[in-house]
Amino acid sequence: METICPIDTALASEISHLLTSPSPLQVQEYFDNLISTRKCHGIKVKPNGEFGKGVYADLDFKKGELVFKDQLLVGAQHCSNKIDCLVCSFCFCFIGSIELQIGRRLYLQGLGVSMNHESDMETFKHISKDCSKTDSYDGEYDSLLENHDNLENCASSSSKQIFTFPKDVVESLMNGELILPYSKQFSLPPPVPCAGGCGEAYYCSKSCAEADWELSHSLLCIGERSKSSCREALIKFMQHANETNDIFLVAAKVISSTILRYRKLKATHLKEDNKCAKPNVSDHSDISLLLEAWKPVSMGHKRRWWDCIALPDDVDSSDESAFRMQIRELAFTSLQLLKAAIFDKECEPLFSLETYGHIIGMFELNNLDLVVASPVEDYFLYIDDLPYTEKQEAEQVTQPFLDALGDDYSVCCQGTGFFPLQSCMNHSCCPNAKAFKREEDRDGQATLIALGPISKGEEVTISYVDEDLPLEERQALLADYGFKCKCPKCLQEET
Ligand SMILES: C[S@@+](CC[C@H](N)C(=O)[O-])C[C@H]1O[C@@H](n2cnc3c(N)ncnc32)[C@H](O)[C@@H]1O
Repeated sequence: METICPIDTALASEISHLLTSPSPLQVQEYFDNLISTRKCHGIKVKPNGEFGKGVYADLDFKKGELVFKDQLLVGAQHCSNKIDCLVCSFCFCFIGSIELQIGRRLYLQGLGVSMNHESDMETFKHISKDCSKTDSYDGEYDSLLENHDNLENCASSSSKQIFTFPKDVVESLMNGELILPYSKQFSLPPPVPCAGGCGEAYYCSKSCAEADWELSHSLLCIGERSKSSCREALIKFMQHANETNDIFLVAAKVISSTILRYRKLKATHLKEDNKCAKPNVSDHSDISLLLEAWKPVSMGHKRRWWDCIALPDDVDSSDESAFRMQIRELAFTSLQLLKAAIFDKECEPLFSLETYGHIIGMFELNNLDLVVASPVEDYFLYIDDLPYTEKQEAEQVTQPFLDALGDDYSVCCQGTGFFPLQSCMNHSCCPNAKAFKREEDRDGQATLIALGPISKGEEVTISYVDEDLPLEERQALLADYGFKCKCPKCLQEET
């Protein structure tokens, strides 16, 4: 039987307000403002006429030119990827040093061996205690490894590799004693730990740390200074997400950032009321403030997660409804865990299953990958490109590390994010733009590049699927987004 979420029934009208699509005028105002504050002067967001809104060129673009860059509204690195790359939890640029990136990964790969063998876990604990005792290891990056309990749940392909590398060498890489040749040319910002004390989030700067704290992390931090109502509940929520689907972590960021925006708006309104000496200072229509706080999320195209998630290949169509019901139950369990950790009565509609399902569905439908290229890959390519003698000399030091990292040495930072402007872009199988990171794009922003000349007034489109696939395959993949493509290429191939 389907689980009933009591908030869905009790607050049906408020929830329906939240989930009603904004009017074309509201959309226009919101995006005009966003585009002007972000100085993305080359584009406009306006109704597409056929299928909601779309992005339009407001200038002429040449082939290869940057059309716009888009900052994340919220985003998160995939849990499994945290073993491979250490990045700023706010802007997602790589942090530390080439040595720390490599050393940390080798260290955690060692932990990965332990993950698969209960008895090895004890060995690891023993080793890790020993590490902090050694003379060579000054413990500078202890906290970067303290969260291994959480990382244990993050089974990545590379973390399962079984290999060993001398412990003291890994330590000296991590504590800065061992400097790799030419690594200074790939310097990275030193990691700034989260001020909440969680040992989970690291940043490239104090300003990124503060921005993340204000945006969502203060409620989702598991450290001593967390603003969540129950840190144990938060840890349970995160463990569940890591074991099931880390999309819940991004959904939690959406809810947390909305609550924090709501509290800020409310504080401003109370201050204004106090100035005017109005008697009913707390009588503001809270739903209107909540709607205001929710506005950035309201702009994203949404459907319920369990309605729009693509049926996996290994699920028979006769089991479709049972599968969708299971997904709904999974979301309900996750929501209950989150509610126990950060519930706010004034923002109750955010904790309805209907809202939670739509938030996750928004990520499903917009399919926006967060990708940042790895400086470790650049580093090894640079070594490979050195003149013969220098290369031979450098490789004596670097080759064992490259071998130990294996084929995955170039793994980039990967995650899921919601990009407000890119999420307005419609699909075409003959797109005129594409999300593409250039050499200089080293953080989590999305970068949209013109694939050919685009004239002012033309719609800017991307392809949601590999446009070189045969028609039937493209159409099948696009059906998961809930539409049938009628672009010129599809129409031509259909006839
Ligand atoms: C990422 S959103 C794009 C922006 C969307 N039009 C809006 O109003 O928010 C993706 C959704 O837009 C619609 N869409 C995008 N491209 C389309 C196309 N070529 N034909 C029909 N619908 C399309 C589909 O509903 C799809 O699920």
